[in-house]
Amino acid sequence: MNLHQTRVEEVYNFLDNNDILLGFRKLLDCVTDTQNMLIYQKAIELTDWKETHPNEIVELIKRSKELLNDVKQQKVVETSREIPVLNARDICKTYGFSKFALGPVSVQINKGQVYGLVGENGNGKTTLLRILAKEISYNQGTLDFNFNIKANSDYDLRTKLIYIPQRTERWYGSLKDNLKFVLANYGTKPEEIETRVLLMIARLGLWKYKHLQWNELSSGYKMRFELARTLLRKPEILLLDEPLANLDVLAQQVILEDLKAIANSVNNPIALILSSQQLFEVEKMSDKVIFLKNGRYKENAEQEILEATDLIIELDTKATREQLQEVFAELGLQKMIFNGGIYVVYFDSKTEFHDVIFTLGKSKTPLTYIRNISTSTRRFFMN
Ligand SMILES: Nc1ncnc2c1ncn2[C@@H]1O[C@H](COP(=O)(O)OP(=O)(O)OP(=O)(O)O)[C@@H](O)[C@H]1O
Repeated sequence: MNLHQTRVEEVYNFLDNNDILLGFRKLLDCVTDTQNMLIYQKAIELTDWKETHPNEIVELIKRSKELLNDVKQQKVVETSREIPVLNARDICKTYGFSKFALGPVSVQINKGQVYGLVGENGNGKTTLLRILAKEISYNQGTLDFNFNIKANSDYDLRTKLIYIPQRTERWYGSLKDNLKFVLANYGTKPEEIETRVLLMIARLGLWKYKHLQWNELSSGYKMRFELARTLLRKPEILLLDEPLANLDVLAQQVILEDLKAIANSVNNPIALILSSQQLFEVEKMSDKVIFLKNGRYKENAEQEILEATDLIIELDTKATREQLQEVFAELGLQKMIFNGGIYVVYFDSKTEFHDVIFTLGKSKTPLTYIRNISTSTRRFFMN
C-alpha cells in the first residue's frame, strides 16, 4: 500500500467508527493531496453543507465516504523524503555583550518529520529557530538546505523556508481576501485561486471566520490564519515559534494533530520544527524532541532512554510528603521533590510503574494526576 492509500484507509477507519471530528479533517488532507480542482470543489461543497447541517452526522459520514471513494481513485504523486532537507552542524551563536551562548547544536530533519523544541524561558529556542530560518547570523557551524529545486535567491528561499514568529503582524481586509492575495502573488492560475483558498480555509477550521477581519479573530484563529497563509505557499520547511501559546488545552491538541497530518502530506511533505512550553503535548506527537538547556542541546536519544533505568513519576495529590514517604517506603523510594503542587518521585530500577499505582490505590491515597516521566524530557527540567 502506498502512502496515499494508507492515508485514505485511515480516513475510512475514522468514518466507520463514527469519529467524524478528526476523520473529516483527515479527509480534507487526502483531498488536498489530489491537487484535483473538481475534488476540491466537492470538498468545499461538503464543508458548506456540514456547517449548515451540524446535527446530521449520519448523512455527513455517508457523504464523506462518497467523497473519499472519489479521492481513492486519484493518483497522487509521492514526493521523496529520504534526504534531509535541513542540515545544521555545530551551530554556535553569541549576541554581542550578552552572556548567553547557543551551541554547538546540530539538527538534521527530513520532510514529513516533526521536531519539538523545548526548554525553559531564555534557553535559546527562538535564537535557534531564527538561525535555522536564516533570519539571524551565527558565529560558527554550517547550515545547508536540500530543496526540490535549488533556491537561487532570497525570495526563493523565503517560499521554501518559512518562519512564523510568536507575534505576528496585523493585517487588513477579510481573512479570505488576504489568502487570495497570497496565491495571486505566487502565480497560481486565476481560476484556481478561490478553490484553493476555500479548501485551505475548510482544512484549517476557518470556515465560519472567512469574512472576518484581524481584530475580530481570537489569537488561536489568528495563528490558524498564519498557518493557512503559509501553507498556501507550499513550504518545504516550516519553523514555528510557540504556535500553542494562547490556546486552550483542547485547541493545542487539535492544532498539533493538524500540523502533524499536514506535515505528512504525500505530495508536499513538510519538515516542521516547533518550539513550545507544552512539553507533554509536543512530546506525544514529535518524531524527536530537542531540549535546550543554557543554549546546549540535550538529546532525548534512544540510548539515553535505555540508560535511564530509574523510575521517575510525577504526581498531583493532596497527601503530605510524610504520607507519601510512608506509602512508598516498601518501593525503593530514592528521592522526592515537591515543586509547589506536584511531586516528582524517583524510585530504583526494580520498581515498576504499575507497582506504584497499585500501592497508591491500596493505601487510598487521593490522586488527581500521575504520569511516568522516566523517558520524558520532563526529567531534564528538574536538574
Ligand atoms: N538580540 C539580542 N541581543 C542580545 N541578547 C539576546 C537577543 N535576543 C535574545 N537574546 C538573549 O538570548 C537568550 C536566549 O533567548 P531566546 O529568545 O532565544 O530564548 P527562548 O528559549 O526562546 O526564550 P522564551 O521561551 O522566553 O521565548 C536570552 O538570554 C536573551 O536575553
